[in-house]
Amino acid sequence: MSTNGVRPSATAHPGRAAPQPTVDTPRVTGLVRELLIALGEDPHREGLLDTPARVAAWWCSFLSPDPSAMATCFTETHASDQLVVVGGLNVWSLCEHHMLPMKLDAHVGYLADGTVLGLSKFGRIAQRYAGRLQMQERFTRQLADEVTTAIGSEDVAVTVHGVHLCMSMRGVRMEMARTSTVQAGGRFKTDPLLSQQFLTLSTAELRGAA
Ligand SMILES: Nc1nc2c(ncn2[C@@H]2O[C@H](COP(=O)(O)OP(=O)(O)OP(=O)(O)O)[C@@H](O)[C@H]2O)c(=O)[nH]1
Ligand SMILES: [Zn+2]
Repeated sequence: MSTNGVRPSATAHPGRAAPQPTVDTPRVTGLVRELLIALGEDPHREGLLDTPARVAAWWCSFLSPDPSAMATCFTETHASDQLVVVGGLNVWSLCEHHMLPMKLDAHVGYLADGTVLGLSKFGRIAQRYAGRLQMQERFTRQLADEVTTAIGSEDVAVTVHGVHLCMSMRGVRMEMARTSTVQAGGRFKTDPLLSQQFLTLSTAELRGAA
């Protein structure tokens, strides 16, 4: 591939994204200790001694946005009206209703027309929006919005297949329940052939991963 230039996107962190909360690690540690007590546990027993600090450290890493998640774009004159689909973007997020994990498998498609986005950046953007209390629909939209901003074009589509533990390990207890969301913009909304190509490639990628 001939790369004619590199330009970090000036809008790598669009204003639409809610600011990430700062984690008060000592406070979280104390609250987890309190939670253990409220659950009838003894936080001083050997197996639980370091648990509050471990849980707080996990929250800290989960909620900390990756500062290197710059949406680096390249000018690529050979990519003209080319459909690019990046799939297998698997991330763990937390359902904001139950604070239980949801596993999200995202696929992003866009029409490269003179500008391409660094492949790893799709995963980094997905990781950043997954690392917070989320809803699948919002995650899907945020991923699509940020790619749209990064490449400077509305021709972006995102599908996300989600498995929600709040639906399998509790509640309705449906282990096989899967949720799929699609966000389509620009020509993906108006061109049925393009839309179909995107969905076919997303599905092919899914089959390949199986
Ligand atoms: N739309 C949407 N709903 C979600 C998502 N994650 C969890 N939920 C739903 O959020 C809803 C919360 O419903 P509530 O009735 O307030 O909570 P609940 O009594 O625990 O509900 P049940 O899960 O049915 O036991 C549930 O239906 C969940 O399935 C998500 O990403 N998107
Ligand atoms: Zn939930």
